Amino acid sequence: MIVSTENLSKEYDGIYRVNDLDIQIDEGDIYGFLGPNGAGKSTTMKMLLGLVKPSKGSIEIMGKSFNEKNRQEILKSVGSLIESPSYYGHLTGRENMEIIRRLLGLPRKNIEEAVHIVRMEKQMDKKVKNYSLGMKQRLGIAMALARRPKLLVLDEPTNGLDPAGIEEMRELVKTLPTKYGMTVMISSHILSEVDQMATVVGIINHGELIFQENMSVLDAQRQPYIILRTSDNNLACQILRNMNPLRTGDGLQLGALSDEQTGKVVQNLCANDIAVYRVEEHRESLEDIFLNLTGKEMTL
Ligand SMILES: Nc1ncnc2c1ncn2[C@@H]1O[C@H](COP(=O)(O)OP(=O)(O)OP(=O)(O)O)[C@@H](O)[C@H]1O
Repeated sequence: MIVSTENLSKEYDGIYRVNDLDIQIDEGDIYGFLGPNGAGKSTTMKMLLGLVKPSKGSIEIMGKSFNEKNRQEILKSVGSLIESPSYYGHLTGRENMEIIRRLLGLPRKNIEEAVHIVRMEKQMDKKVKNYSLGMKQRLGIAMALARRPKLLVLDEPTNGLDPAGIEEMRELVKTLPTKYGMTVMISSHILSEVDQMATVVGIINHGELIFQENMSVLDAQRQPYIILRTSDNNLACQILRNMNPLRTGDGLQLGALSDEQTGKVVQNLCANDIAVYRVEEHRESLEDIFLNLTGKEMTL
C-alpha cells in the first residue's frame, strides 16, 4: 500500500471540510480523486503532503506512519504539483530545473530524465514566461519528477488547459506507472478526464469519501438500456407497456434486454405494422453515476 489513511479529517472554523477519509492507494495505481469544487480534494492532498495538519486521523505513506519525525524522510519519495507550479518566469526552463536540482542536491541525469518524461527537451532554452499554460504545467511536473518520486500527487493539473493539453497530460500520466514504476494520485472535478486514465476512483463530496473502487467496478455499475425509434412511438409504447417503456425525445427507452428479448420486441412491433428504424444499446455514462452519487453534474 502506498497511501493509506484512517479517519483523516480536517476542521476549519468548526466545520469538518474533510471527514473520516479512509483512502487506499496501491502501488502502481492511478488514483483519480474526484469531487465538485470545494469538496475537500486540495485539503486532503495537502494533508498527505504535510502542508496542512490533520485535525483527526492518521496517514501511512509507503507503510510508514506520516508524522513529524518521518515527514522529511517520506517526502523525499513524493513529488507533487499543488495549485500552480512555482517557477521563475524570467528564467529559462533549464535554469528553473537547475535551481530545483541544486536545492534538492540531485544528479544531473535526474533532471534530464524528468524533462524527457514530460517531453520538454526542445523547450528548455525558452523563458518560462513565454511558455503556454500546458508547457508550464509540464515543467511543474518535471520539477516534481526530478526527485524520482515513488508517489506523485497532482492537484487538478489540467485546470485551464485546452483539450489538446488535457489529452497530453492524460497520456503523460498514463505512462508513469508502467514505464517508471510510479503511483499517481490526481484530482479533478471533471469525471471524463479521470475516466480515461484512472485505474481506481475515489469520489469525495462535502468532505466525505462516497465511493472508492477500481474503475472496472464503476464500469460494471453502468446499466445498459435500449433506445427504440419507430414509425409510431405512441403505439409502440402501448404495445410494449408491460416492459415499462419511457418516452425519450424521438424514441422510447427500455431496460436491459437480451438479444432474444430484443428480437421479440422487434417482431412484435413489426406484427403491429410499426416500422422499427433504430434499436440502440446505450450505457449509463459515468457522469450519470456521479450525478446519482453526488446530486451534482460533472461539468467543465
Ligand atoms: N485554510 C482554510 N481555512 C478555512 N476554510 C478552508 C481552508 N482551506 C479550505 N477551506 C474550505 O474547505 C473546503 C474544501 O476546500 P478544498 O480546497 O479542499 O476543496 P477542493 O475539493 O479542492 O475544491 P477546489 O477544486 O475548488 O479547490 C471549502 O469549503 C473551503 O472553503
